[in-house]
Amino acid sequence: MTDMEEIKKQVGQSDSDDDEPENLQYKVILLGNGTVGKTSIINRFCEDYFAKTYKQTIGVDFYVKRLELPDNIFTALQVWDIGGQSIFSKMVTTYIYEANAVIFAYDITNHQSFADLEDWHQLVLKTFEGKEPPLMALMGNKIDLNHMQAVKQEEHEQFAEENRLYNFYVSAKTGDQIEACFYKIAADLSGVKLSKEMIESQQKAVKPNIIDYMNNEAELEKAEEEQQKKTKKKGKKTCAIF
Ligand SMILES: Nc1nc2c(ncn2[C@@H]2O[C@H](COP(=O)(O)OP(=O)(O)OP(=O)(O)O)[C@@H](O)[C@H]2O)c(=O)[nH]1
Repeated sequence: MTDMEEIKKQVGQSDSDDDEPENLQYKVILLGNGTVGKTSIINRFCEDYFAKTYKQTIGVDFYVKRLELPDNIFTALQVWDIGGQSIFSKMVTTYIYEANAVIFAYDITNHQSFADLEDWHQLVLKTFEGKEPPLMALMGNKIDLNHMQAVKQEEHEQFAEENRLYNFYVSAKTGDQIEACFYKIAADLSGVKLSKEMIESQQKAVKPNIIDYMNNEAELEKAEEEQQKKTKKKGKKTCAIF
């Protein structure tokens, strides 16, 4: 079995899946340096969970989240959490291969993590050389720490514009904008046009969190602890929520 066949088996996807009802299934990968928050972004999106303690991702982890888009369109995002150290591994191009969307994540408080996205971006372009490139997005994480922001908004926007990337700011800690970003990516991949109201409702759903956090950190931490107690799926590699 080749590396790619082995990975497809692990995520429950095979080449003969095309006729299955879940044919709107897309592979979305997160790339970026270690500690920028890739695992945290995915945990927040898939399980509404945030861990303060850092556990390095070795190699790759897989998650699945199902989303309902307008017009009764259901889509499954297969989200690949690729460890930051993978840039030094031969396997990294195998992980990138066949991605439908790539999210380049950095930590807004760490300028090096932003500068190194140039290398991650080049790696993706090289992997897709001569092929249709995937949808690509830039994601600045940890906006709850915006008082420590080390990357200017102009730099962020310029990088996104030059490389034709969607650009997002998120916080895995508060959940701000996480759902809205993945929803936008899923809609684009599925060819679904989102109305202004749909986009706004996604954003409104998370905004109060960040306001509470900025004004009352203790309260947010209490709410998070309660949420984490409720989350029984800690450590689980996949989730499926409709
Ligand atoms: N304040 C804050 N901390 C965050 C946020 N996202 C992640 N962190 C913290 O940053 C650290 C690293 O997060 P991870 O999600 O493990 O980072 P990663 O990019 O997956 O790291 P690798 O596995 O090494 O590739 C953890 O201690 C998280 O709690 C955020 O939005 N805000």
